Amino acid sequence: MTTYFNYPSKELQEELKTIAQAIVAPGKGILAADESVSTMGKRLKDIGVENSEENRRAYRQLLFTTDDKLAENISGVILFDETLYQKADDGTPFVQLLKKKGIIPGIKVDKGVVPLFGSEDESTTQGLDDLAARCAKYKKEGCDFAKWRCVLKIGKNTPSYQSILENANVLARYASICQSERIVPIVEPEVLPDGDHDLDRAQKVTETVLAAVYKALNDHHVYLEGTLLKPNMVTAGQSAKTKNTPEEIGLATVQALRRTVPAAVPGVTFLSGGQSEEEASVNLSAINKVPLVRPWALTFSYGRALQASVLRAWGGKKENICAGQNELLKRAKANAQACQGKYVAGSIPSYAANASLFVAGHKY
Ligand SMILES: O=P(O)(O)OC[C@H]1O[C@](O)(COP(=O)(O)O)[C@@H](O)[C@@H]1O
Repeated sequence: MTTYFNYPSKELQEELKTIAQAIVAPGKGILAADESVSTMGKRLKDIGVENSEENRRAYRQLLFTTDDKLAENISGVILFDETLYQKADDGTPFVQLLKKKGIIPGIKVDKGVVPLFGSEDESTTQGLDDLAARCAKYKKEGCDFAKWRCVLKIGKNTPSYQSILENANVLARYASICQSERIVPIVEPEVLPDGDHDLDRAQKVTETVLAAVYKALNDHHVYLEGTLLKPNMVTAGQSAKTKNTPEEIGLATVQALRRTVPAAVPGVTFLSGGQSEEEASVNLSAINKVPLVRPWALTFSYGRALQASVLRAWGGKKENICAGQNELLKRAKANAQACQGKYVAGSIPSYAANASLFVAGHKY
């Protein structure tokens, strides 16, 4: 076995590291607005709005024309391919709107999950074939980071060795291709919250998955300082008998990360995974209060937990645009406090703060 390889050039290392560090600057996190057309359709259906290209554009315009103070708490926005090319009413491309605020545009580059033949309903994620060309194009369009999501399920026999190995490897290939095109990869191995397993089982599975992911990233010579991790928080299954406290969730999550994520990684940007807006803020704050050394920034990259109140307050009506934007500002602020361990439960009430956002199977 040869261990020879070339490090990326000093310039490339510097560029990737600078982008990654800017995304996880203190008190900042990511707005995940990269819902695919079908996922967005489900969100719009919930509020009685038709899933047309114009309605998707109108909704994203609401998000991206929110007051400039959004940038105090949101460092980056993940876009979907369609959104990247859309414009505001006055013709300004969305990418420019974000950049003007000082928010870094990012892009979802995976092409969705597909079944792993012979497995117990497990999956891998596709999209590698033309990835280098797409990354080069996205970089030119102004995107500095990307996201790729893999999904792992907890069951009696899962996640299997096959799925752990396959998903770790595809994430590593994705990360390596992104870096070759000057894009910071956000590596997202999501262990789903479906099931009745307890916190210990969720912790052990998360540790096993993350250990495999970092072995694969190492095998593929990925420059860790120029990456970010987007994992699940460690929580018991949605239908578990015992409900854990935020402190227990915080400890299990930080322990899992400390055992598996190298200190060279600048930041961890959690997904919300169907937690309510309030739970996602309270748990993130608890994570940042765990009295153990945490060498990485621990912040958010939430989709549902930043947008549930926005969608409901807006309801597809022009006269409610401002109300929707205010909800976004509130949740962004709550999570900015949470990523510094300073969010006080219930202190920033919002429209749908406690609504469950869990979708069984999260299949999209
Ligand atoms: O299956 P899709 O359409 O890629 O969407 C998955 C969603 O999950 C996320 O990775 C995390 O979102 P949540 O915070 O809602 O769990 C989002 O970035 C993304 O929109």
